Amino acid sequence: MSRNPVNVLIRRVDPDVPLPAYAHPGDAGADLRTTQSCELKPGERAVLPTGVSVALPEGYAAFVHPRSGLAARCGVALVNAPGTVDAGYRGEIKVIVVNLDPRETVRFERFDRIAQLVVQQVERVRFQEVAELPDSARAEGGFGSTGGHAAVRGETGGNRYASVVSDREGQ
Ligand SMILES: O=c1ccn([C@H]2C[C@H](O)[C@@H](COP(=O)(O)OP(=O)(O)OP(=O)(O)O)O2)c(=O)[nH]1
Ligand SMILES: [Mg+2]
Repeated sequence: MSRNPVNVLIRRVDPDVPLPAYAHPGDAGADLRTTQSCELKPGERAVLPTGVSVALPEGYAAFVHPRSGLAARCGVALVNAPGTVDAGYRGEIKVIVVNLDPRETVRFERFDRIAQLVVQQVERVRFQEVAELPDSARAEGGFGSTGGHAAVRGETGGNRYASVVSDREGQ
C-alpha cells in the first residue's frame, strides 16, 4: 500500500508555469520547467528559472537532478548535479544547465522540462571529533582501489569501449 504523500507548500513565481509533476505513479522525480527560453552553444551554461519556490518541511531537502533523456539525446547536464534545495530556502528554484555536446547548439523553449526534483528526508548529524577512527574493511582504500579500470591503466590500445566490454567478459 502506498504511503500518503508529504505535503509541500509551493508558490508560483511565474503565474503561468505548470506545477512540477510526476510523469508516472511511483516516479521519484517531479519534472521542473524553465520559464525562460535559452540557447546554449557547445560548452555554454546557464542558470534557468523554474518559476516556483517551495517551503519543504523540516527534515527534508529537495535535489535537482538531470533528466536522462536530455543527457542522452542532447548532452545536457547539470553543472552541480544534484543541486540541493534546503528546507529553509524560499527563493525561486533554479537549474544550472550545461551543454556538453561538442558540436550541437541546444535550445530550450519556455516551459520545456529541463530537470527533475527529488524530495527526500535527510539526517542532520552531530560531528563528534575523535583522535582515531574505528577500523573498517575498506580502511583508506578509494578512488579505484578495487581495480577493474583497464582504460585508466592504458591497457586498451586507446579504445575505452573495448575496455568496458572486456571488463564485463572477464567477470
Ligand atoms: O540547483 C540548485 C541548487 C541550489 N539552489 C538554491 C536552493 C539552495 O537552498 C540554495 C543554496 O544552494 P547551495 O547551498 O548548493 O549553494 P551555495 O553556493 O552553498 O550557496 P549558499 O551560500 O547560499 O548556501 O540555492 C537552487 O535553486 N538550485
Ligand atoms: Mg550552501
